[in-house]
Amino acid sequence: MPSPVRIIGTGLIGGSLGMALRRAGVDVQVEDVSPGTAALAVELGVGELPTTGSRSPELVLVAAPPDVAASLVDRALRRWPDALVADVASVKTTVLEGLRLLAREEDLPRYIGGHPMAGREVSGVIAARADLFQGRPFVVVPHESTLPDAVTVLKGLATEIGSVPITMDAGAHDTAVAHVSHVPQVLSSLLATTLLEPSEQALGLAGQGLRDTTRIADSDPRLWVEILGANAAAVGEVLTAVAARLEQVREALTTLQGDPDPGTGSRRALADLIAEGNRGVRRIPGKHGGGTDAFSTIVVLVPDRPGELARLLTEIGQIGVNLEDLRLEHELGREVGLAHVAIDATREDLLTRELTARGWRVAEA
Ligand SMILES: NC(=O)c1ccc[n+]([C@@H]2O[C@H](COP(=O)([O-])OP(=O)(O)OC[C@H]3O[C@@H](n4cnc5c(N)ncnc54)[C@H](O)[C@@H]3O)[C@@H](O)[C@H]2O)c1
Ligand SMILES: O=C(O)C(=O)C[C@]1(C(=O)O)C=C[C@@H](O)C=C1
Repeated sequence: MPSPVRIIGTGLIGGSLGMALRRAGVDVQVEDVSPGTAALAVELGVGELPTTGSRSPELVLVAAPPDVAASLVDRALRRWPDALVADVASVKTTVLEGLRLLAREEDLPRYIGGHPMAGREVSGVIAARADLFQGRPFVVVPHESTLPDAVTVLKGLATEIGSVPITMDAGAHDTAVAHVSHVPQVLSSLLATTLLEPSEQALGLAGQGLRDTTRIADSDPRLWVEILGANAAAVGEVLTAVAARLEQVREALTTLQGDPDPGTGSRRALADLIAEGNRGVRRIPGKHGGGTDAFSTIVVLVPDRPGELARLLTEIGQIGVNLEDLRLEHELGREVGLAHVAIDATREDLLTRELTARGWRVAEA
């Protein structure tokens, strides 16, 4: 691993990268346009503030908003003529295009794009976590003159922080993230805007479905204006198809209101939508490389008492089953929480049997 690594922009992603790299034994230097943010990053264990005597970085990671990424990369290439420089912005073509205008041609081979496909709906270093990238894809985006060494280094870094490197060019990356990240953000936000109207009593009925589909509606508007603006064509294309489909659904519903008779095709249109959605959702890999079918989720009822969740996890370990993912559903006033436990599908029967024998109440997800 290269060391030291200089992180420019110590927010959620820069902070998480620093924490993960430090855990891997890398010497991390931090820098942010906001001195207060950089100081907080140091206190949170992201890295150290560089001093005049600090060694030059071998690798620079630019983790600032997309609109300033190209100029910060260009500056880093000029400041440290021997360093490799990568950015982690959520869009790759505009950063590369910006850099082609700004950077000296001889510096460009030391630049490589990157994009960890991990994040949170909250911003800032205070939300940073060392394990953010665990098990997530990390897109490595070389351009035509990127040094092979830069590809090797960024892939190595991705692996070191627990993620799975995937190499793509900038265009393919931007088309892919329009589908898997940018349109989902728009649709989640759109959905959440419909919640401004209903009464508090109505919202009190909200179940897990609404929570699942609106989590990312809490994202930072400033960041997303930049991301969507920088990938406008690809996002717009997917949204055109969504709008046409939405119109079909609306028409089917209008027809159904006054017409219970078969033959209009309206019920079929709705059924097709849900069935196609079923097919779509099954295509999302559960964990990198594996289909969702590789994992099963069981739901365990956990009494709302101190220590019960810890006991459940300990007993799953004692049974010898590896936990792949855990989500806790708990609301104030409920006497039990629901632990959604994802495990290797082949271990589901064993775990259900053993937990039930130990007195846990288990349901299928
Ligand atoms: N949030 C996500 O889920 C996510 C995931 C993957 C990649 N990204 C990308 O990572 C980058 C950072 O996003 P974030 O979520 O960490 O945002 P953030 O707002 O949490 O952090 C951005 C940091 O950059 C700093 N900054 C802004 N301008 C700067 C400049 N000119 N010089 C130095 N520092 C500067 C800010 O002060 C802030 O600390 C973005 O390019 C984003 O597209 C975000
Ligand atoms: O989990 C989340 O909060 C995210 O939305 C993270 C997410 C994503 O869409 O997967 C968002 C934007 C980033 O560029 C990468 C990751």
